[in-house]
Amino acid sequence: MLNVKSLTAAYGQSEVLHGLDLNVAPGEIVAIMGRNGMGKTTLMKTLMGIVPEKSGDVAVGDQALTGLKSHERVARGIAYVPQGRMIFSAMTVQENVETGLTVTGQSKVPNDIFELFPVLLEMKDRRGGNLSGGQQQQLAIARALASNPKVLLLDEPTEGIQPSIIRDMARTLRKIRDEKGLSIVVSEQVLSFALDVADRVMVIENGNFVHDSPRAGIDEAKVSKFLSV
Ligand SMILES: Nc1ncnc2c1ncn2[C@@H]1O[C@H](COP(=O)(O)OP(=O)(O)OP(=O)(O)O)[C@@H](O)[C@H]1O
Repeated sequence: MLNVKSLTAAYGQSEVLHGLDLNVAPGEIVAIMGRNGMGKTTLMKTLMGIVPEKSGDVAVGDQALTGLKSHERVARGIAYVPQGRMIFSAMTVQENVETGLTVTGQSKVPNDIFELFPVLLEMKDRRGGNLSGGQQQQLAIARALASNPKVLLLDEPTEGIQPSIIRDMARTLRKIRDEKGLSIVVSEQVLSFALDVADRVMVIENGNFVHDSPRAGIDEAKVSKFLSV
C-alpha cells in the first residue's frame, strides 16, 4: 500500500536519508525504531512532502506522491500525526478534527471517528489546549483519520505520554487498523510499545535501514542493542 523506493533526502548539502526502501502491505503496522537523530522524523516529513525528496519514489497504492505538495499527498491517501502532536490549542476539539476534513469535501466529522475516541465526543466543545497529553494525542490521530487515509504515519506518538496510556494507544491503533483496514507506520524509541503495536519492526541508523523483522520471533536483544547509546 505504501511503496518507497531508493528515497534520499537532504538538508542543504547534508544528505540525511540515503536511499531507503520501504514497502508496507495493506493493513500492516510497521514500527520504525531508531535513536535520536537517526532520521525518523525526516523520513516522515519526506513522505508528507514537508521535506522534498532529493531522489527516489513514494507511492500509495497506484497513486504516485513523489514531488507533490503535502495537501496533494493527503488527498491521495496519506495522513500524518507529527511529533509533538501540533494540535491547535485555541480551537475546540471539534474544530481541530474538522481541519482534517478539508481534502474530503465533507463538512461533518464521520461518527466512527468519535466512536473510536469517546472522550473527544465528551470534550468536543473544549479548547484543544485544555486536554491532557494523552487526549491531545487522540485528537491528533482523530484529525488525521478525518482525511480518510489509506496510510497513517505517526511520529513518536508515545513521547510525553504516561506508560498506562501508552498501552491503550497500542490497542487503539490496532483497532483502527482492524476496523478501517489502514496501513500504519509508526516511528518509535520505546521497544515495548513497538512490540505491542507492530506486525513488523525496522531499525533506522544514520539514514539507512539496518534491521527488518516480523514481530513474531523478533530478536529483542538485537533490536535493543541498536537503541542503546
Ligand atoms: N531542519 C534541519 N536542518 C538541518 N539538519 C536537520 C534538520 N532536521 C534534522 N536534521 C538532521 O537530520 C538528522 C536526522 O534527524 P531527524 O530529526 O530525522 O531524526 P530522528 O530520528 O527523528 O530524531 P528524533 O528522535 O530526535 O526526532 C540529524 O542529524 C539532524 O541533526
